[in-house]
Amino acid sequence: APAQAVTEIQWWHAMSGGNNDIVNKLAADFNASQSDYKVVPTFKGAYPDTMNAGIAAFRAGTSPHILQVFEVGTATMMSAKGAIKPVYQLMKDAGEPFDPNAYLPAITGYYSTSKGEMLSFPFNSSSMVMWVNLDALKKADIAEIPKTWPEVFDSAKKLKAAGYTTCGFSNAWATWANIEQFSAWHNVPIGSKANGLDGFDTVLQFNTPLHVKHLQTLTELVKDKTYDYSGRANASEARFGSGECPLFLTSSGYYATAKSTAKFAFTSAPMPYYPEAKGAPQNSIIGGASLWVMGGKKPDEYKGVAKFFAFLSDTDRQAKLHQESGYLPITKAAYEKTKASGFYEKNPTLETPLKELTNKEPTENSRGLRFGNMVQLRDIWSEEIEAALGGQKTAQQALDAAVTRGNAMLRTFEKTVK
Ligand SMILES: O=P(O)(O)OC[C@H](O)CO
Repeated sequence: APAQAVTEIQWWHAMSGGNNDIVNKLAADFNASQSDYKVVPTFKGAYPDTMNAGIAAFRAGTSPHILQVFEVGTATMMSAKGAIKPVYQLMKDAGEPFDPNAYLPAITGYYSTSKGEMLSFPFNSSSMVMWVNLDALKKADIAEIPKTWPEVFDSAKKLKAAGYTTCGFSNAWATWANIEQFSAWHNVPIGSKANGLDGFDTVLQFNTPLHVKHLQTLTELVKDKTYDYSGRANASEARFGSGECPLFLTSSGYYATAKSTAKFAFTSAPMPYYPEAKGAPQNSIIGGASLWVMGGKKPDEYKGVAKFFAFLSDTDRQAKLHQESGYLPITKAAYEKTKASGFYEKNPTLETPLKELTNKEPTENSRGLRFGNMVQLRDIWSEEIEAALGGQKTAQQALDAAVTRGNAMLRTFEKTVK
């Protein structure tokens, strides 16, 4: 009998560096594990580019089956009725085993409706950590990894004096670091209604004295490069791996690239905090991305997608993915298995984001966030941060403008979903 045709599943993603290799390997392993479906991964550029490409393709009727969308695109995808096939529905239709309780609640909460229906598949969740060049600390005679922001500023000055002249400390993801994670970690709101999780009629509030103080300090430290700016996304993460910036806040998922590029001893530490902020550190929130299934595909293709998601959820595969990439274990079983194996004693670097996420019981300020038009909001917020760092505005003026301009954008989004 003639061999049955293989059904292709297109997967558009935004993973570069070490994580690109991991994505290609996952697809290859799935393809080798069965002969009915072939997952074809395609790198579509950074997160915002991949998301835009997916939306444009949907409008043109040429969308992929699976689209990787960063966490800040969640509200936009959720409200794109018809463009997406909810994951809980997909798994049910395909008859694939699927238990939403198997996944870590801090992650699924992000991608589920208030009724607990999981809309997208949590693939690569991260949190933000501070990457630390241990050789550099030694060189600058710094005995302990700095824990608070004042300690970071102090260490960065010593590092600069020890030869790290162009960058004492830095961060990727300008707003993720200085607004989103900063707020959760200090238990102050980004916006009302639990940062939008409880309703799209949320109002931004991140121009508090603590936020202003932090940005104001950065505007002073940037002048002599004790702090140096590294852009809106993560293209400059390599500044840590190259040895240029010895203290660098970015995703835990930077691990896969760090371990293949850094020629020095390094580790990750929790994000710094201001000791005077009551209750800090609180808990961090997740970042990274999830896999959205696009609407309008054939039943057989959906069956293949569901099989691929079941494949991805396998405990051993999840544990390995976590241990190699630095992204979080998505399932409880994968986390337990990694812990029980003694992995974290040997690799404390990989447990930092999990410790941050579970540091305290989340509050209204630290459950997560869901703002419409968030991709555009981030651009506005980054623009204002850049204006402050460039000396065109005071920190207060910049954050006031970020809030006002952002609120206007939120009201526009509210109208489109009503
Ligand atoms: O580098 P990632 O994949 O952990 O993503 C970081 C941010 O959450 C992106 O919005």
